[in-house]
Amino acid sequence: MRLWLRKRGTNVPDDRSGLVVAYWESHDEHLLTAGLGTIARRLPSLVAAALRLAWQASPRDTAVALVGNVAAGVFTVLGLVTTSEVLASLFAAGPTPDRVRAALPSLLLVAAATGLRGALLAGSGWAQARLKPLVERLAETRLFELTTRVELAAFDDHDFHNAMRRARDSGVPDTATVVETTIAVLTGAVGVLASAIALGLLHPILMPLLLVAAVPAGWAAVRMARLGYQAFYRLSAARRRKFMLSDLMAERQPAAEVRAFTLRDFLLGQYAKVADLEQGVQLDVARRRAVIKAGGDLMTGIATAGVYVALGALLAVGVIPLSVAGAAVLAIRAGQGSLTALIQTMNRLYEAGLYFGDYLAFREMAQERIPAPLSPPAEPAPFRLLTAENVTFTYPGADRPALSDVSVTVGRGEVIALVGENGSGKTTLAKLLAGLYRPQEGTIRWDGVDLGAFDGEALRRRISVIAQDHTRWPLTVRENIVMGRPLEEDRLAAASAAAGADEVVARLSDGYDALLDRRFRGGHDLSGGQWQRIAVARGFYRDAALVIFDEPTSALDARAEHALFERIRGHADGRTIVLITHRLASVRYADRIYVLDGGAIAEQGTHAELMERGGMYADLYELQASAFQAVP
Ligand SMILES: Nc1ncnc2c1ncn2[C@@H]1O[C@H](COP(=O)(O)OP(=O)(O)OP(=O)(O)O)[C@@H](O)[C@H]1O
Repeated sequence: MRLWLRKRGTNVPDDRSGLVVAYWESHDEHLLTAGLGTIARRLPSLVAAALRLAWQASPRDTAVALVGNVAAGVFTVLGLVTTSEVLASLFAAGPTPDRVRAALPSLLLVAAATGLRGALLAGSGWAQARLKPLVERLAETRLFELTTRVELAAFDDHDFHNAMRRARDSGVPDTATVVETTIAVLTGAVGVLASAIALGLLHPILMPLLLVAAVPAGWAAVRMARLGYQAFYRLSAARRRKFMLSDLMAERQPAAEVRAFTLRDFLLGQYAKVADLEQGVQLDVARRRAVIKAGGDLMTGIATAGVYVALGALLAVGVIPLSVAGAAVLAIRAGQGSLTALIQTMNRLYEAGLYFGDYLAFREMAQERIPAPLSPPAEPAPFRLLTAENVTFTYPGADRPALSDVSVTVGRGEVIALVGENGSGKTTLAKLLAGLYRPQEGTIRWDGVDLGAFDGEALRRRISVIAQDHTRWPLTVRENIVMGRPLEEDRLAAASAAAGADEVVARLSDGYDALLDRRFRGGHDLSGGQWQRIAVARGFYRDAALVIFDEPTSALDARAEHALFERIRGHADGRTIVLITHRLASVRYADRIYVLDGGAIAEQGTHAELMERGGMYADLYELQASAFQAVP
């Protein structure tokens, strides 16, 4: 049974019915209806894929787990068959001490078989325990190797995004479950087979009795599993609401508003409603489970009675001796247990297998979305000219292009400004220039070479992007600025000073070692402007020829903003700058200003040229300037 509270995340709209299906619930409906036949048909391919992965994670542990289980089955057969010999000696005629003495060799054999079986199962269990974290790690590493390489546009694609969430949240943990349950299914199958072989060796006529005895228990196991899915399915909407409410009541971010708007009683009331519903369903399931269990036990009792009657009849007509009948009872009991376990684990394997299938499918999907550079990829040299030529770009799933037929030129050492109203396409153009997105039409050229020809990583080492929605990395200040590059203390100090981050560091008791995440003990949090200074320092730290600043001062105070623009105006130590900002006073000194409007270049030129032209830029500039004029 799936862990009830494991899955959480965003929801995706289903078809036109308007229903909303959470991405992790995509298989729940199918699980309700899949019969044992479907399950059995799908299992071989699942088992093969799981074992392949386990083998790649650790051939030795996989071999030990498998061989240990099969060998344990051999000793089960030996133990059961030898038991009949023990019983034959004990039930023979003669004085009791003689009978016990006669039974001793077989008894020792039974003890040895049981001991060896236990040792093999323990060894196999140990190998399985080692295998689990190895498989999880391998599955996760392979996933993250892909998610960090796929083109950025894939993250804007709903289908890709949902497939990725499913693979990450369900696929990875279920990969280990598939391996684990594959071995458990094997254990169950070996157990059933061992009992059947033991019965066959005792007397072929006994084999059908195993079936009679095991069917009711198997039926109950299937029904119970199905009931679990039904309850899970019925509760899916309630569960999602509960996740949402628990985040609202116990997360740091909404905590202030929960208090400011006195939302406590409202949220607790909502929670109580959902919890009541969940409790009702759980009690209903518990009642129905009890009924099924009682029914299963009753039928097992009747079947067991039938088996005893049959054994009695076989004894009466002399087909089998008493010792064989005694050993048969033990074999049938063992077989019953193994079959129940087998059916339960088959169900679990099938369920986990569906999510494992998602994981494999996502890996294939992601592989196709890794940009392929030329072979061998070109190495970008420090550029002289970066150009966008008639570039058109539409975000995945969007119905209108974010950029249409845009051409810009960025010369080495220039400061280029992109301005325009919200949504005009400035950030999109900057991301295209940085090679983060690829245009559907037109070309971005780095000294005449299409950006697509370069190795993505090598290209991005030449470009530094300080994004508008920069990430607040939950790392130390130093790591936030150095960000995986080799540490150079002088460069760190210079980048911090340039961004005003040195003032932030000076206020922190741990300085550069301060951890910027309050969720950890001793962690710090920063104000929006302080975070922005850290982000700008990160941009300066990289030894990049081109620095793209996207709204670098939106959260800065007036002094910090002035200092940063002064630095940019001085070409930031000889680098090429692409600056996006709404503060038009700060772009007056740019070598060239591009004004975007509705995804197209509306105007371009220096500040003086654009003011003289009296178009959109001049209007916006005068509007901003008028706000600063003295009011009498
Ligand atoms: N990831 C995305 N997926 C789909 N559409 C997007 C995405 N990002 C931006 N857009 C759309 O593309 C257009 C251009 O957005 P962009 O972020 O480039 O504008 P901008 O000029 O930088 O705006 P702002 O001044 O508000 O930062 C907008 O219509 C926006 O809604």
